[in-house]
This record gives sequence, structure tokens and C-alpha cells, in this order.
Amino acid sequence: MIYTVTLNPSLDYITRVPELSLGETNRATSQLLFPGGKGINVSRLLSHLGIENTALGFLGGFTGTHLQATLNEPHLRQGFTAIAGETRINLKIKAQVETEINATGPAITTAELTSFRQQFAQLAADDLVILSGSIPKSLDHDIYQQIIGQITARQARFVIDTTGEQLQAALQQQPLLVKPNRQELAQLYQVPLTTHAAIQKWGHQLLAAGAQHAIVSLAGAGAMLLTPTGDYFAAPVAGQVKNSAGAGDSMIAGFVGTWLASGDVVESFKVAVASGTATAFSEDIATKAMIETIYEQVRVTAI
Ligand SMILES: Nc1ncnc2c1ncn2[C@@H]1O[C@H](COP(=O)(O)OP(=O)(O)OP(=O)(O)O)[C@@H](O)[C@H]1O
Ligand SMILES: O=P(O)(O)OC[C@@]1(O)O[C@H](CO)[C@@H](O)[C@@H]1O
Repeated sequence: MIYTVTLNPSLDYITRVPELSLGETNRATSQLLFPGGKGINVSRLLSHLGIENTALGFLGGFTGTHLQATLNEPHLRQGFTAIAGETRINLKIKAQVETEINATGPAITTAELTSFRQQFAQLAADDLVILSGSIPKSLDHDIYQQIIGQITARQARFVIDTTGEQLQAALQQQPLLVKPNRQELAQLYQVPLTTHAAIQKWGHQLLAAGAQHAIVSLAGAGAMLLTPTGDYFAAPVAGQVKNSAGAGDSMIAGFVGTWLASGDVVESFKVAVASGTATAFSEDIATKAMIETIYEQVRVTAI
């Protein structure tokens, strides 16, 4: 089974204004509300590809109830831990530029955390856990490390999408995949990444530190895959961006779902790029039909 972990889920409120004027009343032209949080996005994309998975994390309040009700996906089992606090609402403003305001999220009690962590004691060796997104303030800053300890103790595998110190620490536990974007990789190693050669060089540091595969996502400039046996570049697919939030999460889902089924890294990378691009070109997390259409346009070359 594939499990996703979203410690801090959200309802994503996406509003469009022709032009955002700070300090004034702005009138929206449209608004949408989606279940969100990085692990939940991964789960939804996996479900769209027909891949069974279980979404774990904390949900509470009227927002949590609404998220649960709208997270109605055929291949997604909900394994959330109920909490007393209220699931956050993240605001995404689409205007001249995209602006995001992500809320802090609710406090998690010790009892809620204990109940949540009990689930990892049941993992089997063929399970894979995808850990994504920010850590609620009330949890230990090294909570991912603690969960990874539980996962590896059961001989299960994991993928992690986090940044900075937490990413650095997780690398030592040999994640199947990490997927920093260009800025996250630059921050991790405190280097400017202005050329493909520099991205490839510093991307390899992720493998040297323990990752089995690394994708560096480059938004509108494509993506790079680093593996111990070869590196690959995917050129960007041209198209109209509608909502790029969740593009990175979709990439992770596309890679992991395909890799588990085939073990073929290049094919997994192609589906990852198609999935990320299809989500960037959609209002919501991409559909399978959209991913299949984009897939035909993905060009991957060995570098
Ligand atoms: N404007 C775009 N044009 C073409 N492809 C895009 C665009 N934006 C994203 N993509 C595709 O989606 C992938 C992931 O996007 P990105 O690098 O923005 O991830 P991210 O920073 O993790 O995003 P997020 O945090 O919003 O999910 C890219 O590598 C690319 O393949
Ligand atoms: O605040 P975090 O946990 O870092 O990110 C949360 C978030 O921005 O990530 C997803 C897109 O990747 C959105 O669905 C969600 O609102």
C-alpha cells in the first residue's frame, strides 16, 4: 500500500482578481475551494491514475469535515486522525502574479499524535510512505525523522518532500525519491543554480547524501532526474498555466506510482513530468486524461 502523510492539511481557497491592489477592496471574478495539503494532493493524483492509496494526517473542525466530504476519490482511502483543532484554510490569490498565504494550522495534542503514530507500527515491508508538507508548530521539528525511524524499522520505504535541515536529515535514511525545486536545492547547499551543469552537480549531492533518486523541478523550465546510473532532462511542455499549486506533488505521485508498477526510472520520470505539467495546466489536480495528453508531448534526453 502507498500511504501519504499530510501533517498540516488545508482547504485551498483559490480566488482570481484581475489586478490585486494592496490596501483596497478587491472584487474577485471567481473562487474555488479544494482539499489541499501536499500529501493529499499526492493521494488525489495517485487516485486519478487508478492507484490505491491511503491518506494519513490530522483533520478537525468544520474545515476538516468539509475536506473529508470533498475528498471523494475512488482509489483513496481516508485514514486521518481526528483532532480537536480546526484544519487551516490556505489562500491562493491569482492576479498579475500568484500570491499564497498559508495558515499556521491547528495545534496537535499528545494524545492525537500518539494515536496517529500507532498507524506506522502496522507497516509491512512492501509499503511505501510519502511524507509531504509543513509541520504544525505544536509538533517536534524533527517529527519527520521520528516517523522515518518507524517506517525504516518496519523495512518499509519512504519518499520525502521537505526542505532545509529536515531534508538533509532524511537523506541519510535513503529515501526512494526527493524532489526539491531549484530554489530549495540552492538553499540546501547555499549555492546559486543558474545553469543546468550546476543543477546536475548539486543534484548529485542529494544522491551522495543517501537519496536513491532525485528530481529537481524547474517549474516552467522543465525538470532534471538524477540517478546513480544516469541523469535526464525533461524539456518544458508549452501550454497555459492555470494553477501551478500542486504541480510538484503531482510529479511525486506520477513518479512513485509508475516506479512501483514498472521499476523503469525514465518512464517514471516521463509520467512525473506529464503529471506535474498537467496539474499546472489545470484548475485542480490533473485528471488521467489530461496527463495522458501531456505525456505524448514530454521529451526526455539523457544528459
Ligand atoms: N509554467 C509551467 N510550464 C510548464 N511546466 C510546468 C510549469 N510549471 C510547472 N510545470 C511542471 O511541473 C513540474 C513541477 O513544478 P514546480 O517546479 O513548480 O514544482 P514545485 O515548486 O514543487 O511546485 P508546487 O510547490 O507549486 O507544487 C515542473 O518540473 C514542470 O515539469
Ligand atoms: O504549508 P505547506 O504545507 O508547505 O504547503 C501547503 C500547500 O501550499 O501545498 C499544496 C501545494 O503543493 C497546497 O495544496 C497547500 O495549500
